[in-house]
Amino acid sequence: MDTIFAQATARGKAGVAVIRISGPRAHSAARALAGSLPAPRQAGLRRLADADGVPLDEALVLCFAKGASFTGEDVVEFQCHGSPATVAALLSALGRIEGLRLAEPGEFTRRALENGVLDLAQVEGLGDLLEAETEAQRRQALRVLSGALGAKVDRWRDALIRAAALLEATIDFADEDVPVDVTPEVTGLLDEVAASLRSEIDGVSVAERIRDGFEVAIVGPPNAGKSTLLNHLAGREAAITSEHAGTTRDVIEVRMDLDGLPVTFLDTAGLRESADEVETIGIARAVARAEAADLRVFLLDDTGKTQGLAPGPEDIVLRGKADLADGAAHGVSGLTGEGVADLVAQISTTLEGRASRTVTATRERHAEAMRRAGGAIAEAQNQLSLGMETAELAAEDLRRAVRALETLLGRVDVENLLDEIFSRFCLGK
Ligand SMILES: Nc1nc2c(c(=O)[nH]1)N(C=O)[C@@H](CNc1ccc(C(=O)N[C@@H](CCC(=O)O)C(=O)O)cc1)CN2
Ligand SMILES: Nc1nc2c(ncn2[C@@H]2O[C@H](COP(=O)(O)OP(=O)(O)OP(=O)(O)O)[C@@H](O)[C@H]2O)c(=O)[nH]1
Ligand SMILES: [Mg+2]
Repeated sequence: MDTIFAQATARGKAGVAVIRISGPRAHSAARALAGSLPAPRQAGLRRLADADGVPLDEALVLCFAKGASFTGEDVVEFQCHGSPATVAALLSALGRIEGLRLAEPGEFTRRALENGVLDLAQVEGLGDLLEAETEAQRRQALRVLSGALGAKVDRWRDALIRAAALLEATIDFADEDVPVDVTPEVTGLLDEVAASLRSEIDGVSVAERIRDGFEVAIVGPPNAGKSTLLNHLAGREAAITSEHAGTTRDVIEVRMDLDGLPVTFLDTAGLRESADEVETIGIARAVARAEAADLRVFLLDDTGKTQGLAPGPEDIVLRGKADLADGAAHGVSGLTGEGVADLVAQISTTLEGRASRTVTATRERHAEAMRRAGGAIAEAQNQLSLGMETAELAAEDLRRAVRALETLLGRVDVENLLDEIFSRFCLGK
């Protein structure tokens, strides 16, 4: 295995930069620059110099031993001065050491996966955590990185394997008197796993929203003040506004952090019957995007008409240009800011309600694997409803369900794992 190195912290101006080395030669390479190494996991201040004795930096050195590091390999970190020249000099000195090369993107994490320090879901969580911009994204990614999905998969797998073992025991005892009827316990285990899978699958779409952002469309008749409201929310002139009805044609998107939730506001063309070909295309786009959005804010003029697009139960319907209205109507003004805080609070409460459930599965890949597992469990349940003659087929379905769940974590050698766990149950002979 190669020994790799790279700058682990952001490039650019920084007080301190971290350079990581991982692989069998990490410690010897670090010794070549630092002279001696501190004990594992203890920081030590060292004068770093290249092979010719030219000073490179005065840095903190941190060593990790194989089996107790982020990658699972021998690791050394230099916490050096953050200037580009210092980092460049250190990287160049490392590059001249025999057997060392610059790491490829993601290579430290890939080694963590290969060495079993992280499972595949944790790697996905780490990727999300490194990209998290809002509080909800950060919390969700950290939960996945902590191995929450792996823990769930372990529980599901144990239940399925216990159910399969009970069925196997029945098969082995087929010619004799079966001591107990295992059907109620097996059915109980399978129902529980199936329900838990369904609940996780339901949560995936919310988790995806938290990762990719909720879409909130601002819709309504022309000239209602939609673009002015968007600009107020964005704090900049994101969309053109004018007194001419039909100003906005394309959908304008502005991404925001709304009380920790990632939200993309969509400003859309005013809805009306139009003879203008380009405006009609814009209106069709407005309708399509508004229908696909997670939430719609209807901004109405004094006619109060929603112009063909019907608000859903959670959608927000408001009078625009509230500063001109008589004050009785529930309204908002992008010009004066009146009612904007209430609107933002209402949007974030609505989305918060959807985002509040604690999910552990966060991607379509996870949903797909769980659906396959759920399908296999349903087939097993179906076999069992036909009686114990088909117990062997049901047990095979359950093994298929376990294999589907294992793909969540990227475990490959599933057969061996099953053998190991089956032998622990010691049922039957
Ligand atoms: N300086 C530094 N800070 C960092 C990292 C790093 O690599 N270096 N991390 C990098 O992402 C994160 C911390 N993550 C880490 C995860 C696991 C291990 C580790 O040594 N794991 C071993 C031993 C576990 C233990 O001692 O409890 C293991 O899992 O076997 C280290 C850092 C954030 N901060
Ligand atoms: N008094 C008042 N005028 C507003 C308000 N919001 C917008 N306006 C004005 O109303 C006109 C239309 O505003 P826009 O924001 O462009 O309206 P729109 O809903 O985006 O219109 P379309 O893009 O044509 O659908 C502009 O002249 C704005 O300055 C408001 O809250 N109060
Ligand atoms: Mg507009």
